[in-house]
Amino acid sequence: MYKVKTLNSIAPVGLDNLEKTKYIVSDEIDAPDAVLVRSANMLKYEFNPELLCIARAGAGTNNIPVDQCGEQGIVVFNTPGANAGAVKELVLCALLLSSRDIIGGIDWVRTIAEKGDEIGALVEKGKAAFVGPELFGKTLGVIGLGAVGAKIAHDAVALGMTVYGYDPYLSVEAAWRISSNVIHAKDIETIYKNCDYITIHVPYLESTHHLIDGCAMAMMKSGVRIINLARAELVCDDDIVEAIESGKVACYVTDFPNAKTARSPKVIAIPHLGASTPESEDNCAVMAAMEIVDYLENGNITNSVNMPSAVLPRTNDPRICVIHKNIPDMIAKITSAVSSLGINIENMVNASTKGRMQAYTIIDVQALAPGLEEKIKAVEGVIRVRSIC
Ligand SMILES: NC(=O)C1=CN([C@@H]2O[C@H](COP(=O)(O)OP(=O)(O)OC[C@H]3O[C@@H](n4cnc5c(N)ncnc54)[C@H](O)[C@@H]3O)[C@@H](O)[C@H]2O)C=CC1
Ligand SMILES: O=C(O)CCC(=O)C(=O)O
Repeated sequence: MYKVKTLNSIAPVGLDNLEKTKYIVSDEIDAPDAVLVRSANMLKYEFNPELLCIARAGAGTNNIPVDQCGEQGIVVFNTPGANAGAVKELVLCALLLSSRDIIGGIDWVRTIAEKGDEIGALVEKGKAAFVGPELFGKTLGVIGLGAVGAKIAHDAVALGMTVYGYDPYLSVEAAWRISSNVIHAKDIETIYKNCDYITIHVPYLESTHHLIDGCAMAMMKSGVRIINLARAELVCDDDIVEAIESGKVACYVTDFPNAKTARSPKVIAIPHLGASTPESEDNCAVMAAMEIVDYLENGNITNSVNMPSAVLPRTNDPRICVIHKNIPDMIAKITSAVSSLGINIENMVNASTKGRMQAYTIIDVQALAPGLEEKIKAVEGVIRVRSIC
C-alpha cells in the first residue's frame, strides 16, 4: 500500500483517484510515500527518507523547499492552470472593488440600517461619497502572462480596457494564449508609467521579492490601483502603505493580508480566496492526485517544478527509475550498471532541462535482479533509484 499524507483539506473528488485498495490517505500518516498539500508551510518540514513526491494542489510552490527536495530526490509537482479561472474572476472583482467604493458604500449602508423610512433619502444624499471611476477606457498592466495573467488580459480587453502585458519569460505555448489585442510591454517600466491599474501574476522567487517597491511606485501614475493576488512578498508593505498615505496609490487589493496592510483603509484585504471555488479546488485536487498516482505507480513525471517531464508508456516489463545529477556521462554509467548484470534494456527515456540540477531516467528492463538497485545507486551522481514491478 502507498501512504499519502494530506497537509491541508483536499477535495474528495481528487482523493477518489487514490484507490482504497492501493492507497492509505490521511493527515496522520507517518513516513508517507507522497504528500498532498495546498498552502501549508513545508519550509521547515522534516522529510522522511521514504518520501518520493509532494503534490501541491495549486500553482505557487513557495511554501515548499523545492531545491532541497530536488537534491534529496523528492519530486515536487504543482497543478498549472487548474485554479486560474477562479483567480481570474477574483481579480476582475478586485479591479471593480478597487475602482468603485462598493465596500465603503455597503459598510455605510449598514450604519444607517436602523433609520427605517429615512434610508432611501439618506442613500441619495450620501452616495456621492462613494463615487469611483469606470474600467472602460482605462489602462491595465498585467505583470506575468501565465495561466492567470493571460486570462485576465483577455477579459480586460473585453471590458474595454487598454491592456499592456509584461512577461520576459513567456513560453511559446503560453504566448499563443495571449490575445493579440494585448500590447507587448518590452520592459516593466512601460507598465509602471502607462497604467491606471496594475495586477501582478508572477511566482514568488528570490528574484521577484518586492518586485513592487517604492522605486517602482515612484514611476507609476498618481492614483494607480494595484492588485496583488499572487503573493504578499511581491510587494513591499512599508512602501505601499507610504504610497497610499501620500495618495500616490489610490487602492491596494491583496489576497495576503498581514499586520502592515490589513489596517490601512485604502487596502482591500481578502483572506487568500483566489483559488477558493469548488471548481478550482476540485480541478487542483484531481490533477495533483493523478500526478502522484502516475509517479508512484509508473514513475512518470508531469508538471514537476524541480524535475524534467518524463513519460514512458507502461508495458509488462519491470521498470527502474533513476533521479541523478544533470551532468555528463550519467546515462552511459547507469545503463552499464544494468548491462553488467546481464539484464537487457527493453526501452528507456532520459530527460533533463537546461539549467536544472537534476535529470531523470526511466528504464524498462527484461527482469529485475538482486543487487541491481544497489549497483545503480553506487554510480557517482545518482541521487535516487526505485524499481517498479
Ligand atoms: N491567490 C491565490 O489563491 C492564487 C495565487 N496564485 C499565485 O499566482 C502566481 C501565478 O499563477 P499562474 O498564472 O497560475 O502561474 P504561471 O506559472 O502559469 O504564470 C506565471 C508567469 O509569470 C512569469 N514570470 C516569472 N517571473 C516574472 C517576472 N519577473 N516578470 C514578469 N513575469 C514573470 C512566468 O514567465 C509565467 O508566465 C502563482 O505563482 C501563485 O503565487 C496562483 C493561484 C492561486
Ligand atoms: O490552495 C489555495 O487555496 C491557494 C492557491 C494558491 O495560492 C496557489 O495556487 O498558488
